[in-house]
Amino acid sequence: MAGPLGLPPQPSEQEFVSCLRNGLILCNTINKIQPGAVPKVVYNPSICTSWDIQPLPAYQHFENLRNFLVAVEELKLPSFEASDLERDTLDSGSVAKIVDCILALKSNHEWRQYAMDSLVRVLADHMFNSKENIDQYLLKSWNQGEKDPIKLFIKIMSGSLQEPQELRTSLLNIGVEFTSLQTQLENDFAQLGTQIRGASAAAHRYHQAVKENRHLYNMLQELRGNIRVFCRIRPMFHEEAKCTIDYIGSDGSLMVIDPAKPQNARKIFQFNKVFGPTATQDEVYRDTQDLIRSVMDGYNACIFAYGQTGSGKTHTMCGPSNRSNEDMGINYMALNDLFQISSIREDVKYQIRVQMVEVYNEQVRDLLILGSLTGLLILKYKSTLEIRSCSSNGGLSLPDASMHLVQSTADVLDLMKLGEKNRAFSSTAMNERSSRSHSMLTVHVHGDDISDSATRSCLHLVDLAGSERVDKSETTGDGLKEAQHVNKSLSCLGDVITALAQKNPHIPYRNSKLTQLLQNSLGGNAKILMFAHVSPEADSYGETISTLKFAQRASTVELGAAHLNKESSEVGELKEQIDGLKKALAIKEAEKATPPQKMKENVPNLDGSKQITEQNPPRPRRLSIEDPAAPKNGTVNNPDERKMLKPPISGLNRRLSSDGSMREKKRQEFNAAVSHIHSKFSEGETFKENVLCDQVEIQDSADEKASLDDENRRGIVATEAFHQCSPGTCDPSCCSQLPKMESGSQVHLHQKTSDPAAILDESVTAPDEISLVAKTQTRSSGINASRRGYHIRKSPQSTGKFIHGSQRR
Ligand SMILES: Nc1ncnc2c1ncn2[C@@H]1O[C@H](COP(=O)(O)OP(=O)(O)OP(=O)(O)O)[C@@H](O)[C@H]1O
Repeated sequence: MAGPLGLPPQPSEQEFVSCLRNGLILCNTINKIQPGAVPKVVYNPSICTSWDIQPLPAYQHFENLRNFLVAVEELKLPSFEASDLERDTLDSGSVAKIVDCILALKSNHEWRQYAMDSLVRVLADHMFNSKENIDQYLLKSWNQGEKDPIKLFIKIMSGSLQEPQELRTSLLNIGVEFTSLQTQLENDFAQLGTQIRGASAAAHRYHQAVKENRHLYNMLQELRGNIRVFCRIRPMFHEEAKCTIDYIGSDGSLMVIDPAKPQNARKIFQFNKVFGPTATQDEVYRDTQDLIRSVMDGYNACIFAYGQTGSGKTHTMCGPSNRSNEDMGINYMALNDLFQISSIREDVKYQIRVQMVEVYNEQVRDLLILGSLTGLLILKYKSTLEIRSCSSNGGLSLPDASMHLVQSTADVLDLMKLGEKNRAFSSTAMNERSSRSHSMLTVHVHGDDISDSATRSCLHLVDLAGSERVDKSETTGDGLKEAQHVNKSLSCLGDVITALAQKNPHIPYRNSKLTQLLQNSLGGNAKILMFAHVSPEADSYGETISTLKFAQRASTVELGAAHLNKESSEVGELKEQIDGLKKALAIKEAEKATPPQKMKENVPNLDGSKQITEQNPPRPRRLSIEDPAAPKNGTVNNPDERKMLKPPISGLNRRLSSDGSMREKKRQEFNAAVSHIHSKFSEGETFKENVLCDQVEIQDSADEKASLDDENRRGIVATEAFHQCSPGTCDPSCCSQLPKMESGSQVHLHQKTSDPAAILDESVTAPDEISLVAKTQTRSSGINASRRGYHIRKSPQSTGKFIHGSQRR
């Protein structure tokens, strides 16, 4: 390592030590092992040709030796003392130290050599394996047996020295490419931004257009009228039977004839549409469909089927009992459509839930109670549901009826099957499978829109029970009771329709469960579609006319614009809060008002329904002309009240009774009609069931109107209603001028006025309602009855209508 030392081949220890004494060999050696270990080696080149001949001056010895020993210390190798080299006579211990140090230097050198070799080998292997930075030349030399790692490493390193330049060039290229890519990307982003802005503006415009479209669509519906009436005629059961349908016009007109009396004039009715016996379920539904879309837009709708027993109501609403997919009724098809619309409208998330109830014998029952009715379920099924005011209960009139979330038409089918299974049916002479209850399938639709507003609407699908003449249906016992309840509730429905048609301030919704349930819809909050069903057979002529008249009257009802039940989610939450606060307040007030021991009995009715009943006790039916608020002396001071009691007089009527001589004749006719009524009352209950299609039309006479107007001007005329009372409770002087009633009669027509010369002045067009308004003259001198005129047109069926409806009539 240090080159030739000028020592003999077998030097003595003394010779060896003296050769090391000036420190030059030691310093050079350690510098070979660790380059720079002794930064400055002192030597004299001129004299230093041979280690032993020309010794260095002492200070040089000392400095080299000291530097060497410091370097040995740093390398953590065994060391010795400088004095060990100075001694002339070396003892074995000091020589051993020097030798140990030299051997340690040797081993260190060898170890470093070995480590370097290994490192180079590993590097070379790695580079070779990865085939990177090894040019063909290197590979070739390797393959040709140049296995000296150092040489190879040096070659590699020298090769790599050229690489940074190449790398720098490629880096520059990459930088340029990157910049251009960045620019490209920025351009692309800018373009994308423009496109997104354009798309969002288009989406906004689209939503506006959809909104506008829905608005216009619903406006169109309003223009068509929020109550629409369709008539459907069932096919004849027997081809050879005589038919009452004479002509069906495509414009919705229908002409019927009485085959028993072909000489009689044909009757013409006008509806929005008439479906003949060949119309399919699909055709019928197609004209119903637009109503369903309105429900999805947030409007309430009500579709109900009306008609005599066996005329096809259940067929239209549910389909036949052994139905296939094509025969499905409106209920199924409507729900199917609701699902389809909800899947198309991606901007609104809809939730559809259904309830199904029936009104059976004036009790509301849940039809969707699951299969096996056991334990509590039986109790619940049997217990009747309470109808609540809709303002509380989140708009639910039957909060206790089970509510079912439906997500597919299959769910709907299952529920409908269950409902039909639970519904009351039985066989009558008129229909093998006759519904003995009104069924109501209510679909609640809740839509959450992307603009954070929500719609809540409901669709009532009502299959009414059929009106029936118990003599024809041959029902007795329970069946008779069912029929009576059905007839009564239909009569109440008729009253409501009449009151609505006449725009009466009081609509008698509370007279039956059916009308209570339909109150929200009929009260102008919904779009209504009525299907009037007709059996075409000749022996149903009476019922057909009655149904058609009812339907025609319904079509004259002017409902206000249906409300759009849409609100922002905030408004919804606030409403809920208000409901909660109202309930809390009601409880607090009830607690304050009620002594603690009575609290239990008077638990406040949170929905307010009871309070309403108490505040507004059901008013007597209009047959007995009611006005409990009217002053006893028979005068009505409020002109509005007078207007209310006295319906407008038609021009036709005016023309009819211009002749004063007719008045007396009319009075006689009226007396005859009332006597007829009395005799019919005495025949008892059965009669009431047999007079469904009877009618009385008592028409106003224009000349009487003229005379009344005249008297009104003079301020002496007042209007008073008839009222009804039990025999024995009325003042005989009040009714002395009326025809005497037979003993045992349940109902007593009684005029409240003290003036005996009451004149009837009211036209009644309702088949099941009669309003008799008495025009009373209160002149103290009395009145000549002949001055009053009334016109009664009485048909053979007329009298029954007079009493059709409630028992109180
Ligand atoms: N348009 C029609 N096409 C074919 N069959 C019909 C049609 N309408 C009714 N029917 C059939 O007439 C019969 C009586 O119909 P449905 O039971 O629907 O009458 P309904 O008015 O509901 O009677 P109810 O009031 O007694 O329940 C059923 O067998 C029914 O399938």
